Amino acid sequence: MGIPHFLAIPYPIPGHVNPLMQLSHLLSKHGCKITFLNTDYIHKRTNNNISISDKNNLKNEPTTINFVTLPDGLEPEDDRSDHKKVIFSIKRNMPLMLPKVIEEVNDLDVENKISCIIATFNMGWALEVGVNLGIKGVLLWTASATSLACCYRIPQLIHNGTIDSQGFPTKAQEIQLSPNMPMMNTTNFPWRAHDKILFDHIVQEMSTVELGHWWLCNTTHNLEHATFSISPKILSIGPLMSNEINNSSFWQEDTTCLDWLDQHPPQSVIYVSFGSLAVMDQNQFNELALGLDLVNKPFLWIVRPSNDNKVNYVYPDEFVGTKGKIVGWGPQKKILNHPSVACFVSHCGWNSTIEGVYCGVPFLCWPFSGDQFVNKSYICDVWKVGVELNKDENGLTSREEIKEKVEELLGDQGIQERSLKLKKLTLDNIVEEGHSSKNLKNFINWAK
Ligand SMILES: O=c1ccn([C@@H]2O[C@H](COP(=O)(O)OP(=O)(O)O[C@H]3O[C@H](CO)[C@@H](O)[C@H](O)[C@H]3O)[C@@H](O)[C@H]2O)c(=O)[nH]1
Repeated sequence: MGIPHFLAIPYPIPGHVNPLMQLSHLLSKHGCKITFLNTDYIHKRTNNNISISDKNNLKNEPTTINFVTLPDGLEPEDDRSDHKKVIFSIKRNMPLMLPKVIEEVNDLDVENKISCIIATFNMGWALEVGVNLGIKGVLLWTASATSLACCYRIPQLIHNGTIDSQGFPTKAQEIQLSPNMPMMNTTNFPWRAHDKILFDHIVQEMSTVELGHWWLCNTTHNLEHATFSISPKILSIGPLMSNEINNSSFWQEDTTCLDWLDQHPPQSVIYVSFGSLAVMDQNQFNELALGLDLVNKPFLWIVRPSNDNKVNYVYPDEFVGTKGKIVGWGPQKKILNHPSVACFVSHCGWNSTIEGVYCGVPFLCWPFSGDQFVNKSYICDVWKVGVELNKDENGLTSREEIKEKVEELLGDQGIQERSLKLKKLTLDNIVEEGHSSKNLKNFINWAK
């Protein structure tokens, strides 16, 4: 048996590239060889964002991660926040080019040819290419196992009339996907954007990813224990929280916020971040800014630049902001792990969810789209480590709501205690004999 050589292929957004990069680092530490395939566009973008000190460090570090790239088929000026465009362009172009890349990589190291493909969702075509070349494959699912279970169950949900063929719930109701799983509302299914073309894509992609022998999930047994019975393919390997240099950041990280956090007492700072995709309108932005002013606590707020790096938002005239620090992009895991952070105002993307849980930080949930509503239900109703921010009759989360909920959250001793307990249970998965550690070892042995 040789060393497993993995070809890692993420869909080109941070929510997929980051966890696959972390898994790659972990596999590399276990002696595996990794070839990481980014689109040209993303490779250029993430490479520009490695800080000078990290670049120097990278040179000294022996790494078994080798990078290769392929074009996504779009023009440089095309809008890559249009996911339909990106998904279909990739599906049209990359499958034809992948065999050549594999051949070239294998020619460079004939002793250790690519033995397994790890693709994230939307990149299931890579598993098909692998099957044709006799290379085995797995899916890395980057959202919760419960979201995966929802997608896996689409055919049954259509069959039993819970949703129609376009993914719309036939009525709002509480259902259980399988016995022992928490009740979930049919309006919270992760494909809630209700786009027929994207829904059909999900259905097709779910049948393609059946080619993956395992569906690796960045989750843990304690967080979603009842979900694993949905399919024997689901394997928890999380939380993926490697401390390696972040060589996959889409924006330059502003690390001055860590020094700023150092100057604040323990559990005093409200951390506000909505991941890499969520966009709010200017009215909502104003309410958030003024809400943070109203709260009697310092805040660290990530106001992400748009993809073309032009600032989108205008701060309202009344905004004071002197209690806070605003940065464009920060080292989120280090921020969440900082003792000064008291709570996390989050859009509940899965990576943010698992990072917050790992750090034992209570949540103020502000879901925007997709799987974030399912995640919010787990945070507030299942694990009970957060509260939800509600919207008023105009569809806005008001400044008063923000102030009230921050105070409610920080005054809730039960939530603080449960967050720390959940942290411990979650970390137990990655100790030597922990559930996720064992799963990872078994997976590597399978890949040999
Ligand atoms: O200043 C920041 C802000 C965020 N992050 C990182 O960016 C990632 C954000 O990921 P996530 O919280 O999952 O949010 P999205 O970027 O919105 O992720 C998309 O992909 C996820 C995984 O599939 C889904 O759960 C989300 O709903 C979807 O929007 C996390 O690792 C954060 O640590 C930083 O490094 N610095």
